[in-house]
Amino acid sequence: MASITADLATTFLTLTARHRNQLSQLQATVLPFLLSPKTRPSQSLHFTTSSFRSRIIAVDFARPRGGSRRLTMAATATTTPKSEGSDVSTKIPPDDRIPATIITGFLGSGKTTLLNHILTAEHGKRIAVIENEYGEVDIDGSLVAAKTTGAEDIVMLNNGCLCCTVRGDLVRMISELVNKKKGRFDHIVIETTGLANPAPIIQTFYAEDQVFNDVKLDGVVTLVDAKHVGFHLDEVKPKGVVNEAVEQIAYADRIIVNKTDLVGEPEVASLVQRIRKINRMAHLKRTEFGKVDLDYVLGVGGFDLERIESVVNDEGEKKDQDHDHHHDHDHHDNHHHDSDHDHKHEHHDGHHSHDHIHDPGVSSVSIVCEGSLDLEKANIWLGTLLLERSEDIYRMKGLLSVQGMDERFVFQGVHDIFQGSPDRLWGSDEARTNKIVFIGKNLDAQELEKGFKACLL
Ligand SMILES: Nc1nc2c(ncn2[C@@H]2O[C@H](COP(=O)(O)OP(=O)(O)OP(=O)(O)O)[C@@H](O)[C@H]2O)c(=O)[nH]1
Repeated sequence: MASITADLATTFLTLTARHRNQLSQLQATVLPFLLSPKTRPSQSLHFTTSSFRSRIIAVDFARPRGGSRRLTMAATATTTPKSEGSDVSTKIPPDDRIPATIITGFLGSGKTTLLNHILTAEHGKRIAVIENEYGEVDIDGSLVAAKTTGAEDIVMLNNGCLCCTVRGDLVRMISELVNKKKGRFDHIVIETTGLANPAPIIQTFYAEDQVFNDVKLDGVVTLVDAKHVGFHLDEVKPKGVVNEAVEQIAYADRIIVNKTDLVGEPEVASLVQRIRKINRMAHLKRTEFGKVDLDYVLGVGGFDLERIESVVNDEGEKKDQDHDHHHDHDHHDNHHHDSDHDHKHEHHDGHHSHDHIHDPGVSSVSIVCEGSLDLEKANIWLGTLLLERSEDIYRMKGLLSVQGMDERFVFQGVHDIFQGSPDRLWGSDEARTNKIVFIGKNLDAQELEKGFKACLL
């Protein structure tokens, strides 16, 4: 357990290795990992715990082909611990891998409709499509637009559900696309079957080097059928069986409440409230026939560390409105702007937490708290959380103030995948406010907040 915690701690520690006062204790933990022959400097760094189930993959944010930032930083720390500049290391390098978007949503929610909309819209992007349908599918029939607009490539995964049986196929397909057609498309869109739980698909982008090196996950877009989703959300599954409708909402970066023409405003409003309880991070729009602006679904950077701030600042909602203001010109008001502010935050002296305490289902919890974290305590807290609760923590994003660290530390995670990096320097007058959002199962807001606060100095 101790050594596992040390592994986990490296996700933080390596990034703070430049800090002199912690340096001596860090080197012992960090350097053996970084400098071991197993380290692949040109790729992600994988820290593996003893069992496969709890595999922790700490992904270096550096461009996969651009050398390892982690390694550079640690190496620098050993030689010039006193003369660190914050120039190079505070900049998150550009990531020029091909972005991929996952479109998910229950059967009939409008995924293909959205895909057709994407393929026919003017956006100048060349899109490769991976379709995953269950059973026999008439691709020409369902993807009419693809024919007419000449989507760069359409490949079908039709021998099973993406989340359980064909992950290997997905990896092969993406690799093949990249190997054979690189330079001929700018974006990959993957339409999943209505029954797919998105988690294993998301994990594929991190766990498989073949994919990770060339393709980055841009976002998960979830279509919600305004008329029928309630029924699916209510469905009680046997123990251990996931409710896909809930899962699809929980993992989303963008939620599209579709088919609003089929229900009245009160139903939509209450559905939106329900969705918000599950996922406060995602932006949400209401629409008919999947008609959203393309930049709402493509190029969202849902897993990018440099975009974390916008999410943790307002958990998506303010941005929703901004987005509407700036981009909603070309389609008429057949969708209402999402102005729901159903979740009330309580602010007291820079602290806030949400009113619900312990939700056995899937819910969102956010922590906002001023102060600086003790590095070691924070490592142990986060490490232990990842180790013990990664199965329940679907997604998390955070921005932290760590004692002795001049930069803000940003991170994001999906189950046991954790990415973190310092980003820009804290401003001299800036309040050092930590912000974390968790989405997961069985989350206890009070316990999470207590654990977090115990790490504050
Ligand atoms: N009334 C209405 N019908 C819609 C809307 N969006 C899509 N549809 C229709 O709903 C049906 C299902 O849409 P699809 O786009 O095929 O849904 P899907 O999620 O791809 O379905 P599966 O592939 O079966 O999971 C089609 O007949 C669409 O034309 C909408 O906003 N309002």
